[in-house]
Parts: sequence; structure tokens; C-alpha cells
Amino acid sequence: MSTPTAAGGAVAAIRPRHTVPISLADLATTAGARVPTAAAEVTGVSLDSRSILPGDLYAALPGAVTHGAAFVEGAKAAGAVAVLTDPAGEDRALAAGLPTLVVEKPRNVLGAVAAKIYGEPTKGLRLLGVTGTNGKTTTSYLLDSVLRTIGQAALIGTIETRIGSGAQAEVVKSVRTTPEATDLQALFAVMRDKHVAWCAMEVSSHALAMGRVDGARYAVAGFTNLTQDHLDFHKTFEDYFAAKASLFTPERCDLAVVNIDDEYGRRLAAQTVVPLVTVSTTREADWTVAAKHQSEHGTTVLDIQGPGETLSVEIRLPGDFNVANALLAVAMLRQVDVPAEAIAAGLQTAAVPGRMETFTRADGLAVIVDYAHTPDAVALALQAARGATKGRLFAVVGCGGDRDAGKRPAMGAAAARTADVVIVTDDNPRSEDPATIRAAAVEGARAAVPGVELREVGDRREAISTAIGLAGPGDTVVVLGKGHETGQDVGGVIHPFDDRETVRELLAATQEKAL
Ligand SMILES: CC(=O)N[C@H]1[C@@H](OP(=O)(O)OP(=O)(O)OC[C@H]2O[C@@H](n3ccc(=O)[nH]c3=O)[C@H](O)[C@@H]2O)O[C@H](CO)[C@@H](O)[C@@H]1O[C@H](C)C(=O)N[C@@H](C)C(=O)N[C@H](CCC(=O)O)C(=O)O
Ligand SMILES: Nc1ncnc2c1ncn2[C@@H]1O[C@H](COP(=O)(O)OP(=O)(O)OP(=O)(O)O)[C@@H](O)[C@H]1O
Ligand SMILES: N[C@H](CCC[C@H](N)C(=O)O)C(=O)O
Ligand SMILES: [Mg+2]
Repeated sequence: MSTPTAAGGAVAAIRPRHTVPISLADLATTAGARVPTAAAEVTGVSLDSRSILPGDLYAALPGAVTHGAAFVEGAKAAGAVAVLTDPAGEDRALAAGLPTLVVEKPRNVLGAVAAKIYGEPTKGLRLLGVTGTNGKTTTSYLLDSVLRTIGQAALIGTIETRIGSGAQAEVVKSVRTTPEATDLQALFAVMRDKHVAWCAMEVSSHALAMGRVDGARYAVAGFTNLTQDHLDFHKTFEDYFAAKASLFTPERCDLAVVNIDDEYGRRLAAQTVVPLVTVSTTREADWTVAAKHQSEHGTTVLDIQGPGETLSVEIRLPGDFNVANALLAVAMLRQVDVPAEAIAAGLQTAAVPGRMETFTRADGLAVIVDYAHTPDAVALALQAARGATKGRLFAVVGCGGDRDAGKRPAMGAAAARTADVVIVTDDNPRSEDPATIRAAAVEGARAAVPGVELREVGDRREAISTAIGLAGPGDTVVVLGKGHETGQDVGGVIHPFDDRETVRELLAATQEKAL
């Protein structure tokens, strides 16, 4: 398994190198650019100078922070043979002596260019895409767990990319939920070379807005829900919705499967012009949950009703929101004719790292590690935990730096409304002052529930330890926000930190005293 060094670095380690070189003149046609006077043969592409391999086209893009043209010399030194850039980058690219394609908006042609370089790798691959604020990773894991039972499958998302199965699988830890188009097309090429038939993937709103999935066409696209997140990037909620909705257009997918539990799902269903199938846990829809019960070994058994059929499935993931995720997955899979037996078999074994993962101490204290990092997810994860808790409910919660600041008070408020005790801590402060981030969450919590029992403990291990120290048999501690993450980003330095490991250690260390 490779580990990421820089953005795209891990993908560079598995990119195919055996492709037939493509002439720059051909790429000029694809990009709609003037053919450069100097010829070049291209075998790969990257938009990051730190991930260039010999023979690559370097896409020097304008960004929010800097312009990729500033790194052309570095890209050349690493073996780049040509550049794709915009008019602002042209001079620097030519000054480096590399043949250069210039287009007004290079990001808009990157998907098509990358697909061309890697030989249109999605031909023969059936793509299932999932978008929405929460539930993308979970639903993708459910899809993947099923698809693996019927053939060679791949998964792309927040946690990792996994191509194929067993010892032969290629596994790359993710740096983003949806890779940039250059990496995405390279990953599709690896899939093609490994004879993968199915790929389930998360499609983030950033990806849709930034053209990362251009050149990919989904056999089926699924929508989970839309609630507050990412308003640092999208500016308005309408922009955020429009980005998500752009997946459900004839250019990008053949069929839309939309959860209409929330208002935005209903709007999307009303406006999409692609063939539509609806799912809902609360109202009439094409796919619904006819019956639901807990089995004695803690799983949830669902009777799912679709057009002309009923499927009985069992899921190990707790929480009502996971019923919605399972329903969406089932509908998406049936719409592409995956057999019901395969669906039942795949869902029964599906587990998602860091999503409602439960750890118990011998005295009956439960600790749940979950990835909730939006107000809606914090509320729902805590409500799910509340349902299974006889005693008190503790929430350990923090908010990410350099991300939507507006969600911080709302996350604090959601925690205060549902938990008995709230411990506000740090979660990837990044370049921001951690105390300022915590203060916003504390303020939101106190405004929502003035008398809330609350502590502020910046150090995350200390915060989890405080919660475990205060809690006892019958209580539940929910540690929110980091899930599968293995590092705490403080000022750009990633300090190794894993909520699950920390919980295991603290539960073991307190085991004797607790009994
Ligand atoms: C807001 C956003 O998504 N920004 C992405 C964008 O950055 P940017 O356009 O501002 O680029 P920049 O930093 O100004 O740099 C300009 C260009 O120079 C290049 N460069 C820069 C430095 C260098 O040494 N060499 C080099 O080539 C960069 O690759 C870039 O192409 O393009 C960069 C690559 O081209 C991305 O790495 C970067 O993602 C950053 C890391 C990021 O944090 N993105 C997050 C917010 C994100 O995408 N999240 C979504 C949703 C998460 C979810 O809800 O699941 C995701 O899909 O992960
Ligand atoms: N369908 C859902 N509705 C609301 N909340 C959900 C749903 N599914 C999961 N959650 C909550 O959201 C958290 C994140 O879930 P998941 O990782 O599946 O979402 P995601 O959309 O992939 O998130 P990200 O945008 O960070 O990749 C979970 O840990 C859980 O608390
Ligand atoms: N994909 C999410 C991850 C958030 C995880 C949380 N731990 C944080 O750092 O805010 C995002 O980029 O907003
Ligand atoms: Mg995800």
C-alpha cells in the first residue's frame, strides 16, 4: 500500500506507464488549443509538479492560492515534456522551453485531455456515483461490498481507493474525497488494466464544481441529502445545491436515484431531466422501507420495497441514517440489475471504518467513534447513540479549521441539544487558532442550551480521556469528527492521531479500575 506524499503523490506510484504515447497535436485538438510548433509525445498527466513522472504533460493551472506556472521548472526537472496552461501561465511555460498548449480555462478541458492520454479508460467500466452532504462514504462502501460479490470492483472515496480484491488489490490512501481529473482518469486506467467491471465512488461538490469528474459518465448517480457544509467554498447554499445537482444531468449520468426525505432531494427530483427513481424513509417513493427490526445480535433487518419486488437485507451499521444509506444503495444496485441475493450477501458483511464504530469496556461503558462533522450528522449520530444508551450521553466534538466557519456554532448546538455532557476539543485546526474555533462551538452550545454541562479541553486525547473518566457503566461516549483519520493537522503539520486507537488504549488503561 502506498502512502500519500503530496497531493496525488500516492496515485503517481500506481499510474500506468505502458500507455501508447499520445502526440501533443492530438491533445491540442481535444483541448481546443492551437497546435504548438514543437512536437512532443505524452504518456501521462499531472496538475501537481510534485507528482510529475517522466513523459508527463504538466497541467499548470491557476488556483486560489497560486498559479501552477510558478512550478514549471520543477515539473520539467521531474520529466514533464509539455505544458497545458492558461494565457496567464503561457510566458512562464514557454520560458522553460517546453511545448505548451494554451486554453482560456484549462480545468474545463482537463478531464477530456486526461481521458485521451489514458485511452478513454471508462469504456467498459460501470460507474456508480454518490453525492450529498453526508452518507457518501458509507453508501459507497455498501455498494462496493455488494459489487465485490459479483465481480472485480473498485472503490474511490474519502478513505481510500481500492482497486480489485485480495492480495492483488491496489490500495491508495486518499488525499481528497474525489481525486482531481488527472488522477481519476489514471485510476480508471488501472481499473481497466485489472479488468475491473464496477466502480463505486464518492462525488464531492468540490469535484463537480472544479471539473474533477469531467470525462466520467455514471451508469447510476445517487443523492443522499443536503445540509449545511462547505459554505466557505460554495458561498451560498444555492451554489452548493447547484454543484450537487450538476451530477444529475444527461451529460454526467444515465439514471438518477434520489433520496427525497429532505427538501433538496425533492427539488432535485423535480428538476432533473435524466430518468429518475426516488427513495424515501419517510414518504411515498419508488423505493421505501416496508419494515425494520433489530436482530438479537445487534444488526438491523430491513424489508425494502421496490417496484414489483421486496428485498430483505441485514445491515451491521447502527443509526436510522444508515437505513437511508442502505435503501439508496439497494435502489442504485437494483437499477443496474445487480441480483437481490448478491445485495443481501454484500450488505450483511459491510462495515465502514470510523463510522459509528463501537468499543465497549467490560463494565458496560460504550464508546462510539464517528465521522460526523456537520450539524446534521452530529445531531443524527448522537440521536442514534441516545437510543441505545441507558445512562448518560457524552459528546466529544471539535470543528475543522480552514473550513466552513458557519457550521461551528451549529455543531456545538447540535451536541448540546442531544448529549448530557459536551466536551469541546480540537479537530484539525489547520492554519487557524484552535481556541477561536473552540470558542465558536462553545458559544453555539451555550446559546442553544444555556445550562449545558460543558468542558473545553483542547488536547484531543485529554478530551477523550476526560469523557471516559467521567462516564461509567450504561453511559455512552461519542467521539465525533475524525472517524478513520490518522492525523491531527495543526498549522500544516500532521501529528499522528487516531481516535480509534486512542479509545482502545484509554479503555484498556481504565479497565481494571472500572471493574
Ligand atoms: C478548494 C480546493 O479544492 N482547492 C484545490 C485546488 O487548489 P487551488 O486551485 O487553490 O490550487 P493552488 O493551491 O492555488 O495551486 C495552483 C496549482 O499549482 C499546483 N502546485 C502547487 C504547489 C506546487 O508545489 N506544485 C504545484 O504544481 C497545484 O496542484 C494547483 O494545480 O486544486 C488543488 C490541486 O490542483 C487541490 O489540491 C486543492 O484542494 C485542496 C487541497 C483541498 O483541501 N480541497 C478540499 C477542500 C476538497 O477538495 N474537499 C472535497 C470535499 C470533501 C468532502 O466533503 O468529502 C474533496 O473532494 O475532498
Ligand atoms: N444518510 C445520512 N444522513 C445524515 N448523516 C449521515 C448519513 N450517513 C452518515 N451520516 C453521518 O455523517 C458522517 C459522515 O458519513 P460519511 O462519511 O458516510 O459521509 P460523507 O458524505 O462521505 O462525508 P464527507 O463529505 O466528509 O466525505 C457519519 O459519520 C454519520 O455521522
Ligand atoms: N471531507 C471533510 C472532512 C472533515 C473532517 C473533519 N475532521 C475536519 O477536519 O473538519 C472536509 O474536507 O470538510
Ligand atoms: Mg466521504
